Amino acid sequence: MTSISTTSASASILVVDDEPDLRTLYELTLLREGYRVETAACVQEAREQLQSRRFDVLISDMRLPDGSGMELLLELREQQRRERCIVITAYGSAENAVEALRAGAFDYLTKPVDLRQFRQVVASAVQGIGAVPPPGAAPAATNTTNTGTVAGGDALLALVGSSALMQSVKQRIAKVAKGMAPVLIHGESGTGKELAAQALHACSQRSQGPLIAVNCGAIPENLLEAEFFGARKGSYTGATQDRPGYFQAGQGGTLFLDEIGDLPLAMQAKLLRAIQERKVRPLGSTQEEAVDVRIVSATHRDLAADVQSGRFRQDLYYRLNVIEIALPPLRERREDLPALCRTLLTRLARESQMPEPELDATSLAQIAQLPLPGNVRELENVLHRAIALGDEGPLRIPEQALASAAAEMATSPEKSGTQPAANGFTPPPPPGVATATTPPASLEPASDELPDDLQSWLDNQERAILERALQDHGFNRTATAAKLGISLRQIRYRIERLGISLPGDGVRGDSESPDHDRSNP
Ligand SMILES: Nc1ncnc2c1ncn2[C@@H]1O[C@H](COP(=O)(O)OP(=O)(O)OP(=O)(O)O)[C@@H](O)[C@H]1O
Repeated sequence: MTSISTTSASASILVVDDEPDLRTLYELTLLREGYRVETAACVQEAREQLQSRRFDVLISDMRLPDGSGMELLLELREQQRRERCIVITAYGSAENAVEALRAGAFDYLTKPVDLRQFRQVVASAVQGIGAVPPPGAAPAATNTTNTGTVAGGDALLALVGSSALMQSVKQRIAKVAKGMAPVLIHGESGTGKELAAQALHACSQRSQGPLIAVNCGAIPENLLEAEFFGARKGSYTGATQDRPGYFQAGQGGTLFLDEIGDLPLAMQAKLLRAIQERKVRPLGSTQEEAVDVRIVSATHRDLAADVQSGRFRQDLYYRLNVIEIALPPLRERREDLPALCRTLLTRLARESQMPEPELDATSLAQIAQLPLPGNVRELENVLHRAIALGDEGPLRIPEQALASAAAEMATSPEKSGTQPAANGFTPPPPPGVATATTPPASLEPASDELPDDLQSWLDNQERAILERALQDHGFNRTATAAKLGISLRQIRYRIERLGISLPGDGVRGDSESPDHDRSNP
């Protein structure tokens, strides 16, 4: 930590603004923080300074008499210079701010500039300069003392897969990790969106700060505001003491908003305001608090379509989607299956304290037959069941799972994703596997007789439907709920009410992540 503050204090900064008063104000503020500061009044002067020497940070007003701060930003990017750029935009010009972030600005400030925020943003820009691994870099094999680098490399390695698609995802993560631009991670359920968010945080200069993960779909609507922004004692029934919200808990770190598409419209408006103003007002408080968090969000939904249909605010979408990272489904990267299986098996065996079964050619061939629409999470569940239920010897996939896979392939081969992969990993169809399944007994057409007990008859129907849907979706509750058109909360409630047990219950705990605040100790 000492080395970071030494670097920060001696960082060199070029300030570009045509208003002498503002220029002096910024300069004095920065000098007081211990930085080395140069100033310029226009684009031309800034260019001259940049030609003669290198800086750590460039702070530039967007509108200058002979051009724009954007020009300087683009020139620095073109020349692949190291300066991190902070642009200052006019109040309300969201387009400029988003455009600058997309062009590679580290962060932006809005006029009138709040000096506390100014100091915070600059501190964040100079922090860890040179500490972030370059795109695609392997984890540090040297005994570096920079924990940020090692953690970042490790986090990228945790995202298993060396297919071209995954390599480009990892390169993008390493590239965009630095900076404050909001990132929207998009991908089907179980593709590793949360792991990607963890890697983004670990590779960023905020890695020493907290990573707060929030499942937006799992928080009761009436608690959203208090959970996000905090609450003062007595502000609602049950608030017996002041409570910080996610924004406060994430100070100096990253706020990961999972399932952002599930946020109700009213809360979307409040979130937008918090992001724009970088201030939040806890419930029951008259004071706003400045917050310094980087926003990373994720969704399996088509948010652009939700914007079209009015389910999601366009302005918030625009703010969150400054940088997009798309996680490919497993069916588009089947060549990653062997490596994924090895990593997952090692972890699952360790967690359930069982011997790690060998993965031989037959095991891999069996796994390759599974369509895995629930992606890596489903693969994890399949392997977990196979470990829990298997005998000694190499890993074998239970017959039932193979039969369902064959049935699925028979009905929708185009969706199964079991076409041969580039490395020829996909095996021939399984011998002796039925090509159609019989529906569970409880789903057989009902007889004409009226039930004696309507409630238990309905419960049985509901249980059978849920069990079948869960099975079809690799026991992924999020995907099952989406298929059945109910919310995650509802499916949890129903599973509990009907006493449906999921694979892993009572063996090792649920392989799905808890609902929210996953990184909060
Ligand atoms: N590339 C990967 N390498 C290793 N494990 C992975 C990978 N992708 C996903 N996993 C594992 O699969 C499980 C699901 O991943 P994760 O929770 O990140 O997915 P998700 O896309 O956020 O899912 P959901 O949309 O359902 O929340 C986790 O246990 C995670 O560790």
